[in-house]
Amino acid sequence: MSLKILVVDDEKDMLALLSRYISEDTAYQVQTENNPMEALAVFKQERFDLVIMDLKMPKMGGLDLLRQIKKIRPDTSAIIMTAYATIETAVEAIQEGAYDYITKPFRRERILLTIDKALQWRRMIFENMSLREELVQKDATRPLIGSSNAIKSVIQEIKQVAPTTATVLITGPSGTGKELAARAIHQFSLRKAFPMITVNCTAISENVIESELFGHVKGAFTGAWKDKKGLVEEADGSTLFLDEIGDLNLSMQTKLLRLLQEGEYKPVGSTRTRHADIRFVAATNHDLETDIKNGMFREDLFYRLNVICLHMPGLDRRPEDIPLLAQHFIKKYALLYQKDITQISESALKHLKAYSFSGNVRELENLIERGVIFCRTTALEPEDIFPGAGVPADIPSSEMSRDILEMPFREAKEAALALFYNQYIKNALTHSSGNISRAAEKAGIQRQYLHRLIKETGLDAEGFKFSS
Ligand SMILES: Nc1ncnc2c1ncn2[C@@H]1O[C@H](COP(=O)(O)OP(=O)(O)OP(=O)(O)O)[C@@H](O)[C@H]1O
Repeated sequence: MSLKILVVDDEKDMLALLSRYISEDTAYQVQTENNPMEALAVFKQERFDLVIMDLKMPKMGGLDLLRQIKKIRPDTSAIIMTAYATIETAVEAIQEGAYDYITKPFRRERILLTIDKALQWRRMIFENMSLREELVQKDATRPLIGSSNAIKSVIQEIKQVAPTTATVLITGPSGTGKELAARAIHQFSLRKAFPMITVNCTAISENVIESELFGHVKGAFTGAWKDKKGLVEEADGSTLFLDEIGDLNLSMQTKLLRLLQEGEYKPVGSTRTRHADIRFVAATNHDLETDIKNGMFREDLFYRLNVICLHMPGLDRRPEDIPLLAQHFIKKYALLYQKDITQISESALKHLKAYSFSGNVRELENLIERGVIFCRTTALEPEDIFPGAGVPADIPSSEMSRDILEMPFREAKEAALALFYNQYIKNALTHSSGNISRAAEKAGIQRQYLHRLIKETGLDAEGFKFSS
């Protein structure tokens, strides 16, 4: 089936010209529209692979049209045409999701080349998306990687406890695989036919967590215009994974205790008690016993959760797992980024083993992903893994690495951003001694946003506690 292109411009001559170029020189199907509103209506009805649009049009400008199109089908490729070659326009168009922009007047070969590239990009996005889905699926069922005695005994314990209905509390520093362990417990359990429901207790704000968990009835509060099912109801018959349980406030802890003890809960605004048959798995990187002493965590809830405790050790306790994990992530990201990388050099491994991973396996995974993006050969070298600032990569570089500057634009942007996040956050946490609220205030961003960034970067704020 040939690919379809929609061209939108208020100048009819331009439409005729582009239509002629495309139909004479390519096998793509082309359709034209001189009214952006009508173009949008057509786009809603039909699937197009690429939309080429003029920037300045009456009724609706090209950037607005682009935004609407990306909202409807984000994987559509787009090219903006403009008579004004300003860098701001180009940046804005690219930020809104356009593949490229082209200035009028353009040569026939130039526009045809841009069209080909935009369509190739779309195909690549498509392939990457299905690859990503495949990888996510595999991640969900894949056992924990590692050959150390520590990880072997965790796997053994998981296999033993999984088929029971016992509540499991998974402890350990950030990025050690607690969520992966929870998935494995569910996967080896008798409930695996149903999806495991995950609640991230940090990510949900305090005022919505109750209704997220227990649901609400119509009229319970302003905006509750119909009944809403909570995650507890969705987890009925399956496993409920309470991630970062140490972040739950005391009043929610009390409600959760009731659910754990009696299997009972009440949706917000309801007087009727409901029942749910749930297997609970919880995880935390807090020291809950200290939290109990400080009055931050209910002791009775702790004992309810801690029927079976699985501890995920930090990477510093099992450095012998680093080579196997590194190899595993190389395979994963080489496949994702379609690169022919199969190995890691002895020297790179030596540096990794000597590196202090405050973010544990997640940080190792991020470093390898970055390495795969940078690598130009078939084996990862230390400079690929720690680009920009030499090895190890803790010293901020004042100049952007040559490697980045020589990459294709999109890869370079991704690599530079990853480097920026990592170094900015490390610096902020070092100065705040690991205090996230203070670091966020100084950076002028919300605490929750910084928390998310820290997690995505694979760092662990705890590791910065005594750093300054
Ligand atoms: N043993 C392992 N084998 C393979 N991948 C792992 C392993 N441990 C962790 N990972 C990977 O590291 C990343 C972090 O793991 P996960 O989210 O399970 O950690 P966590 O302990 O729950 O972190 P946090 O406390 O920050 O929520 C994930 O991408 C996961 O797939």
